[in-house]
Amino acid sequence: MPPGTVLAGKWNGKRYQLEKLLGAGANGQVYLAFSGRSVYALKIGTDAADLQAEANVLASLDKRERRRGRPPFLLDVDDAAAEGHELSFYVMQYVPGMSVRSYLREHGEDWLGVIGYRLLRRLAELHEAGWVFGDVKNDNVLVSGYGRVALVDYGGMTVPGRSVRQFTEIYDRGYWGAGSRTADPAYDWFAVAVLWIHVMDSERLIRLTRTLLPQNRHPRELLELVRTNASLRPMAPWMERAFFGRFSDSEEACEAWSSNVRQASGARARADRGHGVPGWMAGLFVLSAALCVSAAALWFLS
Ligand SMILES: Nc1ncnc2c1ncn2[C@@H]1O[C@H](COP(=O)(O)OP(=O)(O)OP(=O)(O)O)[C@@H](O)[C@H]1O
Repeated sequence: MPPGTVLAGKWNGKRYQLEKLLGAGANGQVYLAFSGRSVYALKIGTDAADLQAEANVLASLDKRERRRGRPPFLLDVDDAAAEGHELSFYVMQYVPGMSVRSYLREHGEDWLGVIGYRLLRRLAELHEAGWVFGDVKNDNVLVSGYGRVALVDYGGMTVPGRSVRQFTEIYDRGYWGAGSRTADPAYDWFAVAVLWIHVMDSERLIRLTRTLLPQNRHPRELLELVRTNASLRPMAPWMERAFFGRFSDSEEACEAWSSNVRQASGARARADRGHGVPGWMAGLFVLSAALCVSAAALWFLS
């Protein structure tokens, strides 16, 4: 749709001017759109029934989250005529930000701890609300400001016990022979662990998917990538539990993440001190590390 196109909602009567394409995928296109002076994200579906199902999931999630005082994410659902045919769309809050990988490139790998924790917290909220997100991947985790995390694309949301329908192969537990495609919180933990490999070491991950015979796909191959990457290795204990679904629930996955991050930063501080760094500098480092840990703790709690 060219920028400037106006969609006039047939049933609810609201008009939206499309500003630019934010992203396109298998299920449709998402545009930045204006209605009056307000800015929104507007999704035009490839298939009206799939789009309706996605909107229904969002509506039911909004209903649950209203109790926590969250503003609704889904704002309008309608049809419009454009370019000579009818199309279906829904309108949601615009989530500013960039993908996790872009954020870490711009702001530094040290953000992994905070972003990882916040992502797990958001997933824990969804799990508690009775959903599995299903399609955790780099493009669907948007980060803004000081590591604020938001999920987009709720088309993969699945009720536990049902089969996840919308997923991305390299993030999929079934693809790696690590379990079924039946939705459970562990399905999301697994995808989070793959996300970090994809973000920090995408070349080796993609090469692995190209060279590994399907019968040899196994989570231990992913773990090997983690253990042989200097930035990921410190998080190997958490990753291993995520690959094998070894958390009792999502709360435990969050707690284990923050304790692994604390251990990793402690080990890094000790290693840096042991490398002939002058005492005063090491002291400063310890002080700044302590400040970072307290800042991170504040973020965790916010
Ligand atoms: N509410 C939003 N605010 C800002 N950007 C968004 C929003 N929703 C989606 N996007 C952007 O649009 C992209 C595509 O949207 P979405 O993932 O919903 O489409 P899709 O057809 O389901 O894609 P896929 O096939 O990758 O799952 C997202 O990756 C994200 O970058």
